[in-house]
Amino acid sequence: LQELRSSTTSGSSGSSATPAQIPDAAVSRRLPGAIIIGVRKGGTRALLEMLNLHPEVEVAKAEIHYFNLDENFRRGLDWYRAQMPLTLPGQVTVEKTPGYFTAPLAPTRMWSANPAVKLLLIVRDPAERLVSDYTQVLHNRLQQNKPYQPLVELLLHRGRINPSYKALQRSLYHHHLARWLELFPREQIHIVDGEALIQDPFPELQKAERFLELPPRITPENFYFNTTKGFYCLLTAGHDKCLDDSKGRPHAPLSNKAFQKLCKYLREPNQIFFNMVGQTFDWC
Ligand SMILES: Nc1ncnc2c1ncn2[C@@H]1O[C@H](COP(=O)(O)OS(=O)(=O)O)[C@@H](OP(=O)(O)O)[C@H]1O
Repeated sequence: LQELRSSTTSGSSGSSATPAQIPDAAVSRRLPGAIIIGVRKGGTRALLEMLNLHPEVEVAKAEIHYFNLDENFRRGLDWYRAQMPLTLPGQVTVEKTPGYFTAPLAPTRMWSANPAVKLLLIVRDPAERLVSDYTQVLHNRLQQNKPYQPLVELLLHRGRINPSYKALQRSLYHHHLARWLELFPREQIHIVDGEALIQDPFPELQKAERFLELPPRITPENFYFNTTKGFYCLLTAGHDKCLDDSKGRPHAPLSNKAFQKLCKYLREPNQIFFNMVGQTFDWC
């Protein structure tokens, strides 16, 4: 509590309350008002950390995997709430678990827990996302000394795109979004452009603030381009923070020919997704 009180009062929120003025009862763990549901490798960590710059946002640092993993879901809503950070009334709790987007039961479970929860979906060129997804799996397998197959062997079968490759299925955004839209109205799902967030985070954060009905507190001064990292990093109260090395890894190789086949395969699914969200993206 002391930690929350001091962080709340020393933060940039402009709050004039002193630790002694915050009653114990006001500080508690609350269910998320907003959840970043995906996409895996879309920039979910960057979005969460950037939203956390806002003084009225508190985030769950770890991925909670409540709505997608049965063993966690069985633990119940009180367990889920207990994973959340301490907040004051008026603050918004945000968690991110990219696995929610593609989990068949996640939309119904989330709707039952809180039908008013705001959803954030950060998307990225699904072909690039697939390569990033493969690169992450490859990295994990190498670390565990497990065998691995080159990407092209998983992606192509007799020279054609293999539709059962899991990382490809995760890139069929329209397919997964359709399940969310069966329950949640379109206005309750905010789409963040992952490529735009990389190029220039501030405008995407402004849009997210508006969606979350938060006063504008994040500023361009909260970001600076780190040439060593090759990405924007965060600046707040004199602290400088870049995402760790698992973000922005060099991608595993894939021939241009195979990549173009993937792009061609994704053209139609992408168009369906654009129609669904009423927005187009400059994807391959
Ligand atoms: N500012 C900043 N710094 C570092 N990385 C950034 C940033 N903004 C977006 N990204 C992109 O985030 C990609 C990882 O996405 P996720 O955090 O969603 O990955 S994960 O699903 O949680 O593993 C990661 O993808 P890869 O480049 O493929 O590793 C990054 O491109």
